[in-house]
Amino acid sequence: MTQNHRPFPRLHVLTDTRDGRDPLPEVRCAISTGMAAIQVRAKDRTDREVFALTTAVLELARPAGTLVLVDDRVDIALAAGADGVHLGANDLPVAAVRRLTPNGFIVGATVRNPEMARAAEADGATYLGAGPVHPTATKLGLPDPLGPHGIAALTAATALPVIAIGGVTPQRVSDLRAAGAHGVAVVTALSAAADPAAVATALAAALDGPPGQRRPVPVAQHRDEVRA
Ligand SMILES: Cc1ncc(COP(=O)(O)OP(=O)(O)O)c(N)n1
Ligand SMILES: Cc1ncsc1CCOP(=O)(O)O
Ligand SMILES: [Mg+2]
Repeated sequence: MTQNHRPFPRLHVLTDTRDGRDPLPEVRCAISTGMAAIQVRAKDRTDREVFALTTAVLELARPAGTLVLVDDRVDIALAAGADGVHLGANDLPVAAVRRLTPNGFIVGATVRNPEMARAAEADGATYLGAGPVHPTATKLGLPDPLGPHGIAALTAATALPVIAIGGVTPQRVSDLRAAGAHGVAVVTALSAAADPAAVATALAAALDGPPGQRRPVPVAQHRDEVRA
């Protein structure tokens, strides 16, 4: 684990490994913003491949002091020396992972309503991932989007940082921050972008500073715009 004295990251970039893609280019873009965390999410890879990807991400992230989290797998996170894990409904419970992991280990939990948020906080979560906040094609079978209103209900129920996920683009950040979200998590905003560096910069700019400030977002950041 790295000793990180920065505020908890507002921009969480999840790796997109679908169709054999190499996620390291967008990982580099995210790291270069200086305000991201990288979450290694690789549903289509073997344990050994996820471990290798986590190690590769850590090699890029460590010199910049960027936090690295692993989706689902506390064992891989610990084995690779990552900073934390993100847990969903089918993963080990937060309280069990707390017992397994050292002080300072980051434990994120997926929540979709205030009850889940309160339970995860009581169990020792470090932060909450809330979504989908907007429609997304990246993960199938999700419930209806929460929208900024759903995020506001969650943030009112917890003192933990809430990271909104699902269909997030730079243009959508302002409303999410106004709803109390600490930050956002993205997959395709970067992985499907024609210019991932520009999108990473735009996300970072939209997340920087106090909530409520509307900042200009100059480049095409949504995949629909990118493909149009
Ligand atoms: C920051 C963040 N929030 C939510 C999720 C979703 O996690 P999970 O419910 O475990 O679903 P999968 O990502 O495993 O499909 C997340 N990964 N990160
Ligand atoms: C894993 C996950 N959980 C809720 S939405 C989502 C996918 C988010 O991907 P994108 O940023 O491409 O909409
Ligand atoms: Mg997961």
